Amino acid sequence: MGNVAITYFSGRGHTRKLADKIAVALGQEGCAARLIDVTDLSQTDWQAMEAADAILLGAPTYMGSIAAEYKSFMDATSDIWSEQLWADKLAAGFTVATFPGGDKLSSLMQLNIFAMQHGMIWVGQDQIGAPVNADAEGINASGTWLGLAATTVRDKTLMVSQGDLETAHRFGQRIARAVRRWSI
Ligand SMILES: Cc1cc2nc3c(=O)[nH]c(=O)nc-3n(C[C@H](O)[C@H](O)[C@H](O)COP(=O)(O)O)c2cc1C
Repeated sequence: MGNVAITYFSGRGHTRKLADKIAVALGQEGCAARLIDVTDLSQTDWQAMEAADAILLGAPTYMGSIAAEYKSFMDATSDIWSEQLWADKLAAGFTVATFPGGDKLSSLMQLNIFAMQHGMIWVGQDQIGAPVNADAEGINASGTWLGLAATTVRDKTLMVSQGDLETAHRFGQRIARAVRRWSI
């Protein structure tokens, strides 16, 4: 069991698609996942974050950094930071961009530093895809280990590649494993 708050901003739905995929994986692993759109925060959302074992941080990469809407949310947590109310919670980050590189690492680094400022425990990516593992075609295709980094595809029913969707699923499974271990 465990509670996970999945915070996100999504301009056109790509980040939300990853958030949904992670939430489903968490649910299958017995974790209660709450999706939180940071542009529409309620008091209940803030309480859910306060009660969560893990807070996931999801934002698209815009102009080589996280989208401004998500940064506004980060800045709004400064009172929480000053009291370190999120200290020792698990944290993990995910982002998406159009280009395979797309400067997504910059976004994940921002999210990571944010979590470190809050005294949180960072969970990164553990998936080794092709070309190292020949049977893992499309998994962690961007070769990024700081977090989940996906790339858009033109197929709007998918939004990101099948491999990225599967990577998001495995990312959710990893968070669930970490929550189980950290909750002992
Ligand atoms: C203002 C803006 C800036 C962007 N900057 C980048 C960028 O630096 N690198 C990149 O690869 N894609 C960039 N993109 C593309 C987005 O990252 C991509 O469309 C992403 O899927 C958007 O996710 P969302 O639908 O959750 O908002 C940008 C898009 C916008 C609207």
